[in-house]
Order: sequence, then structure tokens, then C-alpha cells
Amino acid sequence: MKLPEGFIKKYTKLLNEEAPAFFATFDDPSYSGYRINTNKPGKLTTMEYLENKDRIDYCDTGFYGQIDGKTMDHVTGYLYSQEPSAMYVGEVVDAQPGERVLDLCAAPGGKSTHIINKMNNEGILVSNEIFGKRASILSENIERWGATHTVVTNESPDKLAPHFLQYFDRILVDAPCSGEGMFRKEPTGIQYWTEDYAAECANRQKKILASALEMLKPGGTLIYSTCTFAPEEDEQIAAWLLSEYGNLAMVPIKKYDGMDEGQPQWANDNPELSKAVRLFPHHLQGEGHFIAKFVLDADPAPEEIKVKAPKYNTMDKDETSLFNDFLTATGLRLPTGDLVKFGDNLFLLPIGLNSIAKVKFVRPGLQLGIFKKNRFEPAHSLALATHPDDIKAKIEITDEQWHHYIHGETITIEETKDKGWYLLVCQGHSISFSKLVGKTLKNFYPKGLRV
Ligand SMILES: C[S@@+](CC[C@H](N)C(=O)[O-])C[C@H]1O[C@@H](n2cnc3c(N)ncnc32)[C@H](O)[C@@H]1O
Repeated sequence: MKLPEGFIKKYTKLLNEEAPAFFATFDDPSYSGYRINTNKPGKLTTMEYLENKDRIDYCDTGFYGQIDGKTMDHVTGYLYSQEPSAMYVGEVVDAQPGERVLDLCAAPGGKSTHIINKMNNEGILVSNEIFGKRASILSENIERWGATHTVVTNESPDKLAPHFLQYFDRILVDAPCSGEGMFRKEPTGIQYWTEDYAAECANRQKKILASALEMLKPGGTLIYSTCTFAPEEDEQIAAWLLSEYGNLAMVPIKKYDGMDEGQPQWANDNPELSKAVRLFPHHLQGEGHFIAKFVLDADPAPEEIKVKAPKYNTMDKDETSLFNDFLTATGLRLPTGDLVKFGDNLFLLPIGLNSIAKVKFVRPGLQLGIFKKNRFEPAHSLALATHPDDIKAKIEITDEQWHHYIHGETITIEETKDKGWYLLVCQGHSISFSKLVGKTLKNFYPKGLRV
């Protein structure tokens, strides 16, 4: 791979005798990996993945290898394709069930899907992305993952901050960066490299982190990560955080085999910086990453921030009875949450969420369905978030029927059953809601997802 002259000069100086081994990795293939979704039930249809491929020692849901995006495991949200080093970020975040967590730069959703599993769908995850198109992709991935407590917002960090002052227990800033660690995975990134690019990225990161800190509770945890080797970002940003915010302290991050400490000499020699972790491709099987973890002083206690009670639309009498009829007929057990309407759509919002009425959101929670003339139609996201054990009205379909269904076809069944909504289940995977009329299961698979 042809690397820019300036890049070679810079890292020859920084890495000294290690530089040749570092540069040699740019001619090796990049590593691929995937994580499994611990919130989804049943045996993976592609269990051989788990048996044949190497486990990643620092992520117990992570494996080396490539997955096919067209398999049932993938389309029903059992697997997420993620570069192995990136998996350590979700581990370091270490989100806990019941917490309020913010993933501030979240698209396409690798870290958010990991955080959802760590939280076991309990608490509140706000997954934010500044760019609209990327926020939509993020939302699709969150939906596929079957998240029930996750909100997807589409704001710049400074616009999000006033709505969530001192609100979060944990914030991840997986920052937009110069991306040097991904050059061999995405070689087109090299064309943006200039001697000044890392400094430009660092300035942007400072603004993002300043907004993040407005949203962090006293005693809360901030995780800053990048996929670049550039010390102008990485250690120098961590050093900037420590000097700018006297109430922040670094938390040591465990170093597994092949992981390196942060390099204080690449910033202001503050020995604290060695608590960060660097992942170098010449030391482990993954791409380049940097992660630093901080805790905000718990003293003083959080200010009493008065947030106006959310003013959301709820269902009217007719809608309430349509929705209750659906729950009774299907025997569906819903996760806990607040039932809120946006337009004709019904959503389940995580309990305790600040008003997001004024925030630009893509997904205000789990979409349950839509009210159409005198009927309630369940959403695809509800199917993906429903465990087959939590619903009585379900119909098992075969692999072959699944293939027909995801192509947009109807399915004919042999037995006689009541007319109405059923969750289609294939090999333990929740596939879709379908309406049975006579012996025909009508196709409600979203057109945009059909293959
Ligand atoms: C490293 S990527 C995030 C990857 C994501 N966390 C994941 O694991 O899938 C950084 C994200 O920051 C977003 N971004 C770019 N400029 C930004 C800004 N000024 N403020 C906040 N986010 C920004 C990018 O659109 C991108 O989605």
C-alpha cells in the first residue's frame, strides 16, 4: 500500500525500531470479526461460526471471521459484523443494566449494539448521529438488534446537550477522527491524509467532548475512542481533557495480550496517559484503535435540573381499545415503557426519558405499530424485539417458507387457525408479524428489506 511520505516520516520518528513492523502491516489483509446478540433467543442457525472460528479473548461475544449479510442470523439481528479492535471499545464502556447511557457519535451502530447487550435492554440508551442518512442506517441496525430501550436521535452534540444536562451515567464519544487505523480496511481514507488533518480532527473532537461533558452526571464515566494512531488526537486529546477539566480523572484500562499503554511522551508527559490503551496492528489481530476512560468527580452532587414533564400524545379511547384487542388476541407480553404516539404511530419509550419532543429523533423508542382506519398494524421492529416465548400467537415456518417470505411472497398453511396477527418464527428466530386470512399468511415484510 502506498502511504504518504509525511505519514512514513511521522511514524518512523514516533515508533523508532518498531516502525518497519508497523509499516509492513499495511500490506497485510485487514481482520474481520462479528459479535453475537446475547439478547436474542435460541440456537444460531449458523452455529458452525461459533465452533470453527477463533474467539476474541477480550470480548466474550466476539469472533474472528466474516459473516454473510444475507443469512437469517444476520437479517434477524443475531450477528453484527464488526472489526475486532472496535469490539474492545464496547467492553471498556462496560455499560450496566438500568443506567442512562449516551453513544454520541453512534452510526452505523457497532458500539451501540454492543452497549444494548451489556445493558440487557434495561435502562436508557440514547444513540445519536449528526448526519441524517447515517442516523437512518443506525436506526435500522438498532431495530434489527431488537432493542427495546434505545432512542435514536439526529443532532449535533451542542444541540443535544441542553436537553440532557448532567443526565447520563456513561457517555461514549467514538469520535470522528483521521482514521489512520482503518487505512488497510478502507484504503480510500488515505487520500484525506495531510500533515494538518489530525489537528483539524482534534479541534472538532474538543467541541464534541465539551458538549459530552455538559451531559455527564457528576460521578459519571466518559469514554473517548478513535481509530487513528495520531497523537494529536488520542493522547493529546486525553491530556487536554485532564488539563481543561480538573474534575476528570483517568481510569486504568485492562491491557490484554498485544495491547499497549497510552504514550505520555507523545503528549505532555503526564504519566496518567499510560492508563489509556492503544491497539496496534503489528501487536495484535485487529486494526488501529485508541481508548481512554475518565470518571467525573462525584462532588458536587448533581444540580437539581428541572426538566418539564414530557408532553406526549397518548392513545385516545378507540385506539386504546384497538391496541388492547391486539395484545389480548396475540397474548403478547410487552417490555416495560411509556406508550406514546407520534402521528399515527405508537412507540414504547424507555421509562424516565427526558422529553425528546424538541430533539430531532429518528426513533423515539421501540415502534410498536401504526393505527390505520379502525385497526392496529404491528411494526416490523416489534417482531424483531419480541422473544417467541413472550407471545402466544405464533406460527413456525420452514427455512424454505422464510426464503419465500423475505422475497415478498405469501405463505399457505395447512391447519385451520383464527384469523388475525401471528408472529412468524423460523428456527427460534422472530421473523415478522403476518396476518392470517383463511389459510394465507399475508406478507408484511418491509419492502425496503426484501431480497
Ligand atoms: C467513528 S464513527 C462512529 C462509529 C460508531 N460508533 C460505530 O461503532 O458504529 C464517528 C461518527 O461521528 C460522526 N460525526 C462526524 N462529525 C461529527 C461531529 N461534528 N459531531 C458529532 N459526530 C460527528 C460521523 O458521522 C460518524 O458516524
